Amino acid sequence: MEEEIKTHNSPFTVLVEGNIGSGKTTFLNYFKQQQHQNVCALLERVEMWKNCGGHNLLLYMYEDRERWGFTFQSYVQLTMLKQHTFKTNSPIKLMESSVYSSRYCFVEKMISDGILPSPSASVIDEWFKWITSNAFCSVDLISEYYYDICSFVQYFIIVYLRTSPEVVYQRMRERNRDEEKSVSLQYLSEIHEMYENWLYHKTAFTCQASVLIVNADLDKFAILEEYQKVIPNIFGACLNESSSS
Ligand SMILES: Nc1ncnc2c1ncn2[C@@H]1O[C@H](COP(=O)(O)OP(=O)(O)OP(=O)(O)O)[C@@H](O)[C@H]1O
Ligand SMILES: Nc1nc(=O)c2ncn([C@H]3C[C@H](O)[C@@H](CO)O3)c2[nH]1
Repeated sequence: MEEEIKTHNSPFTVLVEGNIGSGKTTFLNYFKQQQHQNVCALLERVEMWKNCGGHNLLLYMYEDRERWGFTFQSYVQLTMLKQHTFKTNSPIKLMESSVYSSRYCFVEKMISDGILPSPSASVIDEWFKWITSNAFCSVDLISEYYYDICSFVQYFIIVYLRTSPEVVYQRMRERNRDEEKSVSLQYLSEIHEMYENWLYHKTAFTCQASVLIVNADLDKFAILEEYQKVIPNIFGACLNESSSS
């Protein structure tokens, strides 16, 4: 199986999505601990959002979403694009969040809350559309570290860590991230609805990827069984994809 997987010419991407505190980082670390040598796990670049040229954009955004929303979302989109195009020899790339959840959940929420002015939303959206649909391959973009844009548009599946707002609120409070002190249960509930409409009810935005749903309300021990259930889907999909290419 490993040999077959290794013939994969570009990584099969698995996007791990879920509300704040749903357990995305924990899920990726589980795979790291499992030493899945075929998996390149890329965590959300929160440390970059907390220090962009010395500015804690995550804090700024939570303190004043109207003033810093566009700035923060622009930078999130750049850091996500870097993750999407990060070059790896591993046949499977496991990514925490994506340009999709950023656009479809957080940016969409800012737009519906009327705190992201239309011109700013249009700029974010134009970048998003260019990134996710453009087959543009410029040699300038190809480097030893990043794929060109066209290799970004590839097969992927989404693992949706589905949680209840009350559960993630409790976890977020216990984790006690300084920047999130102002995050309310109401906000988490509203972000939850954005994920639900995108990945569960599928009433918002077309979701081409297949979505694997994990009951991420389960505690740290019970959830391991849920993680085990997902492994064949990830490796299985990767095997099918490589044999068909
Ligand atoms: N299944 C679980 N049961 C109980 N606690 C959990 C579980 N999964 C994660 N946690 C805890 O909840 C908190 C959030 O987990 P984690 O950081 O993995 O979530 P996340 O989705 O990456 O969060 P964020 O999107 O805010 O970065 C952490 O303190 C973690 O230890
Ligand atoms: N506004 C906004 N837009 C995003 O694209 C986005 N992605 C993540 N986050 C917030 C959630 C956690 O607090 C913290 C870590 O996930 O960052 C975001 N906030």
